[in-house]
Amino acid sequence: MVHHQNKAIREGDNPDLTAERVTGTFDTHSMAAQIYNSEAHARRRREITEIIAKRPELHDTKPFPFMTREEKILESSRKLTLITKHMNEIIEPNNSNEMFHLNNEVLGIEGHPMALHGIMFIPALTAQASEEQQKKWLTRAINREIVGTYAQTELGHGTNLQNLETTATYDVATQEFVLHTPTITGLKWWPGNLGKSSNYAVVVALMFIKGKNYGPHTFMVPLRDEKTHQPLKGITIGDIGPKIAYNVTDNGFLGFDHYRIPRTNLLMRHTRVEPDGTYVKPPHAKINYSAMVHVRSHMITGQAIMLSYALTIATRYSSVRRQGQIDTTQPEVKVLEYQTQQHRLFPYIARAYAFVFAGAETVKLYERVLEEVATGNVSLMADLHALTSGLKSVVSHYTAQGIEQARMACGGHGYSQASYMSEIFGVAVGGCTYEGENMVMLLQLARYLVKSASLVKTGQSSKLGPLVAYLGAKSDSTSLIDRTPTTGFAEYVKTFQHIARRQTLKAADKFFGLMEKGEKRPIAWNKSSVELNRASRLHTRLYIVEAFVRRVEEVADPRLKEVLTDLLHLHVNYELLDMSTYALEDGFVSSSQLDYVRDQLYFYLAKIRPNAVSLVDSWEFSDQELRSVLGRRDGHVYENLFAWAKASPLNKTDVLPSVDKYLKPLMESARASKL
Ligand SMILES: CCCCC/C=C\C/C=C\C/C=C\C/C=C\C/C=C\CCC(=O)SCCNC(=O)CCNC(=O)[C@H](O)C(C)(C)COP(=O)(O)OP(=O)(O)OC[C@H]1O[C@@H](n2cnc3c(N)ncnc32)[C@H](O)[C@@H]1OP(=O)(O)O
Ligand SMILES: Cc1cc2nc3c(=O)[nH]c(=O)nc-3n(C[C@H](O)[C@H](O)[C@H](O)COP(=O)(O)OP(=O)(O)OC[C@H]3O[C@@H](n4cnc5c(N)ncnc54)[C@H](O)[C@@H]3O)c2cc1C
Repeated sequence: MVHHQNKAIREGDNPDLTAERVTGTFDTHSMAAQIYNSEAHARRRREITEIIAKRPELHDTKPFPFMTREEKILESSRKLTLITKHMNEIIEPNNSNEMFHLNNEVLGIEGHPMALHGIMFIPALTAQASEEQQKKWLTRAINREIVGTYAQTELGHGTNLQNLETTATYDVATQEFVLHTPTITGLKWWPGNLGKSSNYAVVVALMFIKGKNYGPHTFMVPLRDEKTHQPLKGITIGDIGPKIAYNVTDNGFLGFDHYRIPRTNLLMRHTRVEPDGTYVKPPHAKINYSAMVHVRSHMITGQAIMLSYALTIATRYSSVRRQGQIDTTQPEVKVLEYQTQQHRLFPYIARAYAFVFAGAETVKLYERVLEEVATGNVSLMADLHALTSGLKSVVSHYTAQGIEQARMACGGHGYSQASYMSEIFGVAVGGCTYEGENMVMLLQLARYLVKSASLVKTGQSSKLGPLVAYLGAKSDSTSLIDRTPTTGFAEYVKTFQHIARRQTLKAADKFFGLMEKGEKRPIAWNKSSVELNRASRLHTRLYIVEAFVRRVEEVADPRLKEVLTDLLHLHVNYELLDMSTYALEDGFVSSSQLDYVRDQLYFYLAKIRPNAVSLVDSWEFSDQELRSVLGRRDGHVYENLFAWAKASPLNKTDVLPSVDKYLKPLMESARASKL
């Protein structure tokens, strides 16, 4: 077999797809090491995929779209039990990256009965439980002796945590907290795996001691009997019903009726309540929000992966789908030849790379903050909160848009569940809502930006943190894009900085101006909030560009560097065109400069074309993980679409009961009445 740079090539594949892979200019294993941020992790992903491929018991018994919700939950529980049993043969113990990949391969993205256990319950106990509490609960949780979730959101409140209605009232006499749900709107609503799977939850409730409200605090709460799994007395619990997607996860409701837990079930790593009710406050008021910050930090990578699922499916399919001619004397072309198709897909391929590079930086910062907080240093918490709030919002928004573009790029077959696009979209778009609704989280970043703007305006730019230092710098009078003989990324970065700085200072001016005119602070804030959120988006998009630049600068392999540089060119030109209103409105960029940017964009679409399939192959998703007939690695789409349709439950019989019962009599009576 010939050695190819693209490691996805196999004999017998659809020749149209192989032809794409042969034109790739770089080694896809090496690119995977960039994507997964380490050669070792990329290799381990492949090894795990190979192990799973050899174990049919870990494969889907039939395509997910053909299963009912109940069947999916049963099937997922079966596989979850198997991977728990064989975990140590497949992944390194307690390696969360490997576990994430194992779950995606075997269980898929629709969730599973222990999704929240890993994503939030264990992280909450790790960060917020005292050592003594960890000895009691964390080891059991890691061993999966108990199943837990994170129950914060209520029917009436998800965003505004200060107004949660669930109360935890301290009873000094018995040294217990009494959990209570006073109203319907105070029912916990949405927590994943609360409905049917979990027997414990980290519950967020307003803590009252001697009549004083101490705000939201986290408690370890038993929900179901460990042996019978029946709800404990005083607990009302169940599933909230089907959702747009993510239906293997049993999101649930939960009510408490004067339900008592020991004082020592308050998570006490940073906060304490003494037996006499004395409250010991934490070193940072929001320290108990750490499980949310954990997910926000990791979901950037999670979103990039889901975007890349859709792009892998659409790009491979566009290489085997032939429709129409560009030159009428030639045969029908692959739809990937159309510039419109390239323009639909390639900028999102670039964004997916940009997001995964930004995601790696975010996780690194998160891990640093976690270590520092453990030693009592909370100085970086605000920076991490601002960064993750912006990134989760911007990345989930563009991820959903990109998946929808990828679906439409697959024409009619993209609308079939055989493509798996609707599930990928449904799961990914949830990221715009969970872990903080996007507008709300952008406003959190805006608070940080406004404080930074105020430093600039009061001549204290030297106090700006590294993420916002550019706000204090002076702009050139106009952008130097296309005004220097060797326009490079520096000119683009300066232009993005100018745009983000101008919008931030302008939005802050509006806010401060309204207050100077006598508006109360929250009213002035609300009246400026659209402009403030624009600033947050521009700031975050600048950060993403900079993270991409930083990564490309680090890459040593010249072939990888070249293609990543092409992608970065595509990214900066596409982004600038997309936000050109901001660039044009103060004349920083002229229309002739934008023409240059447009030409560059078209140039890089064409330059990337031969590497398009290799760029998506580099994410190294197996067919099992993608679960898409259109996205198959071998490109044999049509025969498998036919096989998929034949396997549809509706095709088990030629005549459905609905026809026997209704359609036949209807037609018969119509015929009879005609006689
Ligand atoms: C390899 C490992 C793999 C791990 C896998 C991880 C992810 C996988 C990726 C993909 C997964 C795919 C699918 C997943 C599917 C399902 C989803 C799973 C989980 C979802 C779970 C949830 O949704 S849990 C509920 C989340 N809820 C929220 O996010 C609520 C949003 N609201 C808030 O956060 C807050 O209410 C608020 C921040 C809006 C306001 O808080 P409040 O207490 O009212 O604040 P104020 O009193 O107004 O003070 C604001 C003040 O506080 C600062 N601040 C706020 N938060 C923080 C923080 N976390 N850290 C530091 N500082 C914070 C804020 O900046 C303000 O400061 P200033 O006053 O100085 O401006
Ligand atoms: C798939 C999924 C999984 C979830 N898993 C969990 C879980 O495991 N545990 C858990 O506790 N929760 C979970 N949630 C709940 C989720 O975290 C909340 O739904 C989310 O935080 C949004 O809160 P909300 O529903 O109250 O929205 P709302 O706050 O009611 O939002 C409605 C609208 O009001 C706007 N709005 C609200 N407040 C403001 C404001 N201050 N300024 C400007 N606009 C505002 C929003 O932007 C939005 O447009 C999950 C949700 C989903 C969809």
